[in-house]
Amino acid sequence: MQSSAALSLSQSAAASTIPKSNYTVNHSLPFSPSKPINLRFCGLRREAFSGFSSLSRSRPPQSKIRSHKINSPILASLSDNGSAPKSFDYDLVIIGAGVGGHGAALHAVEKGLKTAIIEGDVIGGTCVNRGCVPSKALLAVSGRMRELQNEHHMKALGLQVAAAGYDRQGVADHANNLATKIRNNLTNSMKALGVDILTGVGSILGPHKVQYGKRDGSPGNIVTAKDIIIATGSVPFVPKGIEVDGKTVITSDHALKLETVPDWIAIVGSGYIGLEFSDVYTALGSEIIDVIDWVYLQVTFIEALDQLMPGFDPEIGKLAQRVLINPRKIDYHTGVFATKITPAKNGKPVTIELIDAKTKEPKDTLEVDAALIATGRAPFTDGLGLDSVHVERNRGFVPVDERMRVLDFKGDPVPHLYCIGDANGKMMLAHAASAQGISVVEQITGRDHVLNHLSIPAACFTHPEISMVGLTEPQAREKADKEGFEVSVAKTSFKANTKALAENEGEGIAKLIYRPDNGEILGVHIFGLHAADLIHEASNAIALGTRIQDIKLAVHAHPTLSEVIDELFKSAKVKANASGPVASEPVAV
Ligand SMILES: Cc1cc2nc3c(=O)[nH]c(=O)nc-3n(C[C@H](O)[C@H](O)[C@H](O)COP(=O)(O)OP(=O)(O)OC[C@H]3O[C@@H](n4cnc5c(N)ncnc54)[C@H](O)[C@@H]3O)c2cc1C
Ligand SMILES: NC(=O)c1ccc[n+]([C@@H]2O[C@H](COP(=O)([O-])OP(=O)(O)OC[C@H]3O[C@@H](n4cnc5c(N)ncnc54)[C@H](O)[C@@H]3O)[C@@H](O)[C@H]2O)c1
Repeated sequence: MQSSAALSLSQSAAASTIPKSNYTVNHSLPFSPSKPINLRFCGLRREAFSGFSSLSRSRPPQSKIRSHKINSPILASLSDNGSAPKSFDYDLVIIGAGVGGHGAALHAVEKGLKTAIIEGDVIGGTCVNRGCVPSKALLAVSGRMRELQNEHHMKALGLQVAAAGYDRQGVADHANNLATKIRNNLTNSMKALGVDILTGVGSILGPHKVQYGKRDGSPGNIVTAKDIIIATGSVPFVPKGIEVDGKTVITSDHALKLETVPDWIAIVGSGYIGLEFSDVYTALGSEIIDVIDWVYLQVTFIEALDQLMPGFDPEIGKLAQRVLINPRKIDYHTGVFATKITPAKNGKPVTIELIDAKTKEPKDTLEVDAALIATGRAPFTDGLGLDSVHVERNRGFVPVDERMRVLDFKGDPVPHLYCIGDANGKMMLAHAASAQGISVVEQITGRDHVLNHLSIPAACFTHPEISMVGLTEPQAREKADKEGFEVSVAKTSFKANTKALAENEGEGIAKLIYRPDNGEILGVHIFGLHAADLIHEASNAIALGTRIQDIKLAVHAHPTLSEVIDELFKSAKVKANASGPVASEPVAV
């Protein structure tokens, strides 16, 4: 079930919004769970896991693993007949040390659990090494470049700046150094708290048993644990027909290294990654102007759905298009699939064949300098040994219930086995992965906990930023029709906010979707300066079940951007007699 804008963005490309027929046969991961990952489409994963040869080819069949004679002393705690051991090496073993695994590990030691984490590559996973962290470093630079290059803006502030420039390698180093720093922080935090970091590729041998070692099938070490969390994350999803060479046809894994800033790049997919990289490329891109004053394009979006940014609230999406797309050197093709993309070779440019998303008729062929494939992410779950616990994956995602308990092929929870983060596909965001991990630890230490995914915020770090929590307006209206309640919408503008105007950044709105009968907050969407920071008042309110009639009495410092949200809650028209608990309980997804 897609429960929020963030969720619909996260799984949309790889799972639900794109007709499956476009992704059959060649790309094995998302829709043919039993087949191995096609490494050609996995960008840096091949390099990242060098040392373990290939991802699934080398995973031995379960029967082979079981027949290994393993001499590890750790085996003393395994019972001879293959059934669950009576005592365990650890209370908790986590497979995958990304942000999800890290969040779970830290919370587990806080709760007094003896904890180990198994990592097959580098600590920090996607977010730290190939995702949130380096991308935000690039966006920090693009934001400053954009501001410094905006003469009108500078003049309005009374500032004079000589031509702004940048050193590409310096920017790339900033991103890489930040990733290294955060990775070290994560590693040190786990070591300091006594989490055992076990190096190797983990797989499940059966209830309570995990093997870790090389991917080449040689016998690994076995550890036992009372509870096991799978937190193996995701890799870039590349539709079939698209050939990634890592130089001219790239995924985010490559783009984050900023080895080049192409003059003209096609970005396939206008979700989070596409949008954030369009911000980077248009701020760092060339300023070529030819003799007839024709400004060259820097970015061409290719989007399968009918509008750009299909995962956002439509009204916010329209405003974002007016500010983030139209005035920049960006054009776009919507309602088309990129079916074949061929890297540049022998002086020929990258070619992109487009077909109409509905009729499947050929539509156009583009020739560009480079193409970034930003069509979603695929779960990284091959070779995990899930068959040993009778689990069938769903397009590669590990099926879980609302408590992140892994479900077997009959739909029943597998005792003591959980899956968090991108690998379960509920909400492909770093903080969601971590929150799910904490939720699991709460449960295994005796406190039942269901995470309300509708309270998890999401943000796109463009300039200005976009943020959201809860339902979009169409989602809220659909729910209201089904459940029979009224929906109201309130809006405030950044144009009326003193702090935003002082910064000369008055472009933006905040939108509240709510129930006028009881004051329940259904969704909040913000487009404007520091939207990513502003969303938390709303997400905390949803998480705690706070109603508008209560939160509107809260006091905000003046002058701050937070007053945009204060105004938003104050402008909502909740019925005078609204009282009592929020009528509809938070929905866990
Ligand atoms: C370009 C980009 C930008 C992003 N920006 C943001 C952002 O700004 N905010 C945000 O919230 N999210 C962002 N995301 C999404 C975020 O990175 C992911 O949601 C998050 O990393 C998921 O965390 P995870 O712990 O589930 O998986 P991962 O971070 O992918 O970690 C999984 C780990 O498991 C390891 N592993 C896999 N299989 C095995 C195995 N069998 N044995 C041992 N180890 C294994 C992997 O090596 C990896 O280290 C971004 C993603 C990308 C690609
Ligand atoms: N700031 C953040 O929080 C942040 C930043 C980057 C990435 N992420 C996470 O990473 C994940 C992946 O991001 P993403 O942008 O790749 O995915 P996405 O799901 O956000 O967007 C993918 C887009 O590609 C389109 N698409 C798919 N196949 C296509 C094709 N063949 N031709 C044309 N268009 C096609 C889809 O319609 C969709 O709009 C997301 O789930 C997101 O949660 C988060």
